Amino acid sequence: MPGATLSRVGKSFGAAVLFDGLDLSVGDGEFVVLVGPSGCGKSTLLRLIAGLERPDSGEICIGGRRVDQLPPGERSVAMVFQSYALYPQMTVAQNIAFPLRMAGRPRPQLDESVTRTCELLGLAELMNRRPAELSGGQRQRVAIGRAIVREPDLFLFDEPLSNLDAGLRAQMRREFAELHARLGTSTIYVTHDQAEAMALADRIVLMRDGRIEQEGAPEDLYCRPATLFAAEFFGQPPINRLPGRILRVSGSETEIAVGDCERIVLGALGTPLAAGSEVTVAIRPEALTVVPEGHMIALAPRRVGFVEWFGGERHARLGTGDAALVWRTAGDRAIKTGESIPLHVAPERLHLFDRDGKAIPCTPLPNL
Ligand SMILES: Nc1ncnc2c1ncn2[C@@H]1O[C@H](COP(=O)(O)OP(=O)(O)OP(=O)(O)O)[C@@H](O)[C@H]1O
Repeated sequence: MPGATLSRVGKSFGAAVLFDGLDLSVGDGEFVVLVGPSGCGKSTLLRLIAGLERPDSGEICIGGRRVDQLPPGERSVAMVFQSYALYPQMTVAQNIAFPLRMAGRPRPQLDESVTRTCELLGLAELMNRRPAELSGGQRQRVAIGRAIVREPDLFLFDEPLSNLDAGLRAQMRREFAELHARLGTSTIYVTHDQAEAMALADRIVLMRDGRIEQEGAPEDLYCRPATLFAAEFFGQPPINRLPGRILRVSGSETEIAVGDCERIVLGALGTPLAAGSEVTVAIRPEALTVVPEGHMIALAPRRVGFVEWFGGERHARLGTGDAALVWRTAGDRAIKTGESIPLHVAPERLHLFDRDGKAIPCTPLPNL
């Protein structure tokens, strides 16, 4: 039985259409992360599922049951907000017990569920404290506790870690992953942090302007972006993009001029493009290498502009203007500002996009 399905959901605010027939499904036990730029509709989608907004059209099912006409309390969903929304006058135990009290659970069963939840989240020692006496991470755990104690069919998390500092975020991210592995509850998790999305998701749904731009396993979106938007959304430092123009298409060979610097030859393109067509050539910073292994495309040497060192890795910016590239390499590799470096890229790690930003499948040359 699927965790949740949205079918042809429509939602407008006044004259502004946000969703126009949106489809989304979450498998049983699946951890789906919704990502996308500010304003693309992530929070509204969660609010529609939770019942805090009504769709104009379409159907929403949770655990196989149609819920879009039901009030929030009857949907078997639990939502955790960025702001935690804890009751300041209540203790940790009372905050976590609150949804069960509202549901009229008998006292012994309620106490047992609260104790079990506090133990699961490492809150057993803090059960009698009030929110003001807790750290940010502990408060977040109480908010999560209040969601899981209800044993819902679906968890909805709206940027739950964005109020935490970087170290705590990383720790809570691991806790989320462990909790999901233990509970196995279907989850939709909203974030605008691409690294958080890639670390947590079984499946990422990348949204743009109320539509799904691309969805799939994190590796699919990172390694096989369907659009330039998806390619640029994931990865830090971001993917390099260079302006290209198709020079020649003959049989199984395609020659492309990249900026003013280089000409590269690839195999046949999956989408036919005429000579003269403009394309974008995109290369992840870690796909660049100095030493060619096997058959690689050689790029024109570029001078190193500046170098940043992060301990385990080094990021160097080479070349200027349209030809600039960021190269991500090992932290122990010495790179001098001003030196000229010839870089290479494997043809299968080079991405091509047409003028509309749609990926153009391309094959390496047949003789490589
Ligand atoms: N109650 C409302 N009335 C009018 N417009 C709204 C309302 N709620 C959301 N919107 C609009 O719908 C669009 C999507 O908003 P939403 O909050 O879902 O985006 P988001 O992707 O969650 O953004 P963020 O990452 O900034 O939280 C925005 O243009 C927003 O202004």
